[in-house]
Amino acid sequence: MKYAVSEKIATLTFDRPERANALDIAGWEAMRAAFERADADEAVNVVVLTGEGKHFCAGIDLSVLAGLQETLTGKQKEIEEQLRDFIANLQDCITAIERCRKPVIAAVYGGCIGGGVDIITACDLRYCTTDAYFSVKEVDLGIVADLGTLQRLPRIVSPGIAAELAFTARRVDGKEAQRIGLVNEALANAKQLQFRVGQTADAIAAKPPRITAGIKATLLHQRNHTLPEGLDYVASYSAALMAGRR
Ligand SMILES: C/C=C/C(=O)SCCNC(=O)CCNC(=O)[C@H](O)C(C)(C)COP(=O)(O)OP(=O)(O)OC[C@H]1O[C@@H](n2cnc3c(N)ncnc32)[C@H](O)[C@@H]1OP(=O)(O)O
Repeated sequence: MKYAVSEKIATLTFDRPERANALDIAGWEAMRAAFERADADEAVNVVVLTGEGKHFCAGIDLSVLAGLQETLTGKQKEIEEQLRDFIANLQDCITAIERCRKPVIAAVYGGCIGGGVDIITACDLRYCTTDAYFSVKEVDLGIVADLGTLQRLPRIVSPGIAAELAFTARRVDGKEAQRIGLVNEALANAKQLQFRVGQTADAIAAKPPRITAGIKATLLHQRNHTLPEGLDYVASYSAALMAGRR
């Protein structure tokens, strides 16, 4: 994964275009490390996530799934535990995007498939080209999507649409992605996508990072809490900010 910083914007780029940016284990862990680095990097106020080549991300490297059986040892219960650890580790690589206190913008072109959708649903903002396409592909591989799409997608698009996409693996193009709210905007081509994402990143990068971190934390907090709990959380957060403790 490439990491570059300019004008307070970190650009994280999947760099395996010859495999459509499919992620092997090293790729997943490199993504987590890159978000941890951006979180700690004082020169960074906002992160853009994108990819090299034709596709944004073709999900998990299929050779990882094919080779998984060989890495498992022991009785059924032990195998189950190893599989659970394997899944939890990949989930954590994605949750690193939410742990990163800087707002994260996904810039999607070409295919965004399976694990690629898990990844973009953990980002704060999403933009794409009109010819981009998205597929919650796991059902076709005989697996329940288990890296976060089933939890995060229904909070971005409607629960009914999320269910349809997960049950059918149907491809959604950029225009539809905009219509259903999966992305903020679908742009006509890569150049316009880059321009629009740059504009948004610049606008966010110019804001005080303590405040954008507070907005991100509060938005993420409200997902799992009631309205009164959310108000309570933001009152404490805001008070700490105003008192100079954060
Ligand atoms: C827990 C998570 C689960 C998941 O993530 S489930 C989803 C898993 N991913 C997939 O099922 C996607 C499989 N790939 C495809 O459907 C297609 O590819 C694309 C639509 C992404 C791109 O199609 P095109 O533009 O025609 O390119 P190309 O020639 O098929 O791919 C370029 C090279 O990339 C390799 N590749 C693509 N996806 C993966 C992958 N997921 N794992 C490993 N390799 C992949 C291909 O094989 C090929 O390589 P070569 O030129 O040597 O044949």
